[in-house]
Amino acid sequence: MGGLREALDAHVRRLAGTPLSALIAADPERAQAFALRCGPLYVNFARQRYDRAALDALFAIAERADLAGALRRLLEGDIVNPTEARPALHSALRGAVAQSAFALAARAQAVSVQLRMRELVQALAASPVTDIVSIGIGGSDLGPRLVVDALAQPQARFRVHFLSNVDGHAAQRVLAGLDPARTAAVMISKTFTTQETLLNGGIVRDWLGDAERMYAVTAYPQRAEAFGIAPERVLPMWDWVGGRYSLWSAVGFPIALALGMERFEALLEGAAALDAHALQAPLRENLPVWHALTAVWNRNGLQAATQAVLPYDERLRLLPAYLQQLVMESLGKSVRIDGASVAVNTAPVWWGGAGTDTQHSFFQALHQGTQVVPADFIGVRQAAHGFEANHAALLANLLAQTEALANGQDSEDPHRRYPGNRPSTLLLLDALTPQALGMLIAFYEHSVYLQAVLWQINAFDQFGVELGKQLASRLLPALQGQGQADDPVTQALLEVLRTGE
Ligand SMILES: O=P(O)(O)OC[C@H]1O[C@H](O)[C@H](O)[C@@H](O)[C@@H]1O
Repeated sequence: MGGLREALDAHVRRLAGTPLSALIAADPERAQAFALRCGPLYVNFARQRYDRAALDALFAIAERADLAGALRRLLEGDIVNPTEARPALHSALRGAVAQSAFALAARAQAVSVQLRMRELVQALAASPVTDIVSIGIGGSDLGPRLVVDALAQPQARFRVHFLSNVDGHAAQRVLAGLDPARTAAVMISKTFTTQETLLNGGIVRDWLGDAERMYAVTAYPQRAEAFGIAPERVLPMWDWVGGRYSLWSAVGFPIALALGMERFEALLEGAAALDAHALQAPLRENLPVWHALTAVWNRNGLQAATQAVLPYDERLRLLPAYLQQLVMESLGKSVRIDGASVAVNTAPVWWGGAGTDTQHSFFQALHQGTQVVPADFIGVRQAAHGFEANHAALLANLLAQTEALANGQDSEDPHRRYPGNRPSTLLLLDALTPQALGMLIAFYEHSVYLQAVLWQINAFDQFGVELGKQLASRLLPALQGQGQADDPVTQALLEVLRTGE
């Protein structure tokens, strides 16, 4: 997308002297005109630092980049991951929004695996098992962990625990207090070669006594069977689904166990509804398109180095960690699909935390720091706890923070002055249901993909995670006293680790 910076700079310069509060005052209809809704998901962009003329430029960029065609190609199963020559058909896991032969074939495979998931959930429900340990990392952990933490209910048939870190303290903490006789484990690994998952799987298999109550989700069933997991307890994955886009597949087995198959399917329905919206909505009414253009405006127009995501709902406290992988592993690239270096900045650092806790930790920097940090605030209109005063306070803080960041406040005392002019988007869910959460996650998946299209990078590979793993496997023998590290600093640190001196 050549000339992205140039296309934005004229508007950034034109608006440089007009604070957000003035933009808002100058356009009374803005709060309505810059808002979109898709079912239970409402998004308001009125506190972003652009005006209608800048938006016209952004949507012209969307037209030139053929974002509508890009979404069609994604959903139809075209090769949108060219460096690995693969489609990215996570949409086929949750519905048949596209009718291409490949998408329909993928959909059929997904449906047949969901039937097997249902059978396994029913079989486990009829067993003495009460606890499930889900063993996986990255895309094989963050999605299920987020959804289970958000939606699991205390009276559920199973308690699901997540084990990801190779640090033995994680396994120790997860297994403490569990009864091997009433526990089953699910090893989730697309490659079934991930060091952390294999090591943790070995700990859990030894702790269980055997692999009789172990299940696996992988694109390489034969590797799971070699680990000792019986074929009838292995659920398949496919290469046409990227790890960080895979919670809708059998990677969601822990979700189905924690929430029940019906609520897992409702999660899929919500995502499928957003897929249909993304495919059919005109660009100007298209939620992920508008969000992606706003991200590009903030990153390449305002040159913001980071982006905060601030869920004002305790049940979404893991959303920032989930989005960190989705965004930074998809968009953390500096080489375009054609092999040339990118001409503009790509992924900002995505970070965040749950409100209102965050107001008592990093909001000082958001209000008075030197960096402008665009923020996605996420609220849920209807609570599920019955503490009305708390919910009113939560929503009041949500609205107050977005207003204070936008408008600031002057003061004679420079230390008490709020510069304001800090942009944010407000996302509201009617209620935190499986459908709404599925829709929200799919919304971010499509926005990330569209940002990649605008930056001409590949959202679906992740070669950058390999070098560290290769070095670690080379250092293992040296840590165990055999051989030396090639790097002199590493060698010195090895000595300290080995001798404690
Ligand atoms: O599912 P696995 O093959 O075990 O991979 C687990 C994770 O490791 C990789 O290094 C990447 O960081 C992730 O994209 C992936 O989800």
